[in-house]
Amino acid sequence: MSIVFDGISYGYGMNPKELVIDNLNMTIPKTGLTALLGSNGSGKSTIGKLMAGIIKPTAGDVLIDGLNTKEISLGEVGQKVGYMFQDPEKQIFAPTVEEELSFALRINGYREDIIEKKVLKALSDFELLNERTKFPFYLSRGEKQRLVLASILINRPKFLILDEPTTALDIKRKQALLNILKTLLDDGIGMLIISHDKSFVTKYANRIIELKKGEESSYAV
Ligand SMILES: Nc1ncnc2c1ncn2[C@@H]1O[C@H](COP(=O)(O)OP(=O)(O)OP(=O)(O)O)[C@@H](O)[C@H]1O
Repeated sequence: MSIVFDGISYGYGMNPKELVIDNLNMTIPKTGLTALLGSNGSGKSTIGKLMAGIIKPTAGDVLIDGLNTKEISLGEVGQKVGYMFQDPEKQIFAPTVEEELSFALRINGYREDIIEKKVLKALSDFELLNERTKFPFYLSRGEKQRLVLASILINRPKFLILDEPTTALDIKRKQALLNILKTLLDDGIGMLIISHDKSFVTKYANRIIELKKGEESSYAV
C-alpha cells in the first residue's frame, strides 16, 4: 500500500519550460508520517494536490494503491485520501457545524440514525459540541481547522494530507493538533504533512522529503 509518483511533471501554464514539478519519482508509504519540506514555491502544495487527485499530472502517473488518479473520480480518491487545504476556510461550505460534518455522509447514503451517531462522536472528539449549531464562518481559526479535520476524518480515509497545518496556531493549539495526529497515526492512518515548521513535523515524522525545485531528496528519521 503506497502512493507512487511515477515520472510526474506538472506545470500550471502552457509553456513546457515552466514546469513546477519535473519528472519526479517517489513512493510515499501509506503508514506513518512523511514530512514534506521545501522552500516557498518549490512545489509542495502542488504535490499535495496531485496526491489528492485535485489536479492531474501533465506527464506521468500518480498511483494510489495501484489506482491511477487519472482514471478514478475525485470522490473515489477522497475515500482513500483526505486533504486539508492550507486555508481551512476554503473547504467549509455548510451553514452549520453539524451540517458540515454530515454533508458527505448524507451524500453517501448513510441512515439518519447512523449519521447522528457519527456526527456526535466527531463533535465530541474534536471539542466542537458547543459549536454544533453555529455558522462555521464565526468559528476561531483553530475551531475551523478542527471542523475541517473532523469533516475529512468522518469519511474514514486511510491517508491524510495536511498542507501547512500549523500556520497561525499558537503553541497550545499546535500541541492539541499534535495530540490528534498522534492518535490518528496510532490508529494506522498514514499522513503527509507539508510544512515550513520543521520542529513540528519532525516530532513524529518517520520520513522527511526535502523538495528543491521539484526534485526530492528523502531520508528516514
Ligand atoms: N493556480 C496556480 N496558477 C499558476 N501558478 C501557480 C498556481 N499555484 C501555484 N503556482 C505556482 O507554482 C509554484 C509552486 O507552488 P506551490 O504552491 O506548489 O509551492 P509551495 O512549495 O507549496 O509554496 P509555499 O511554501 O509558498 O506554500 C509557484 O511558483 C507558484 O507560484
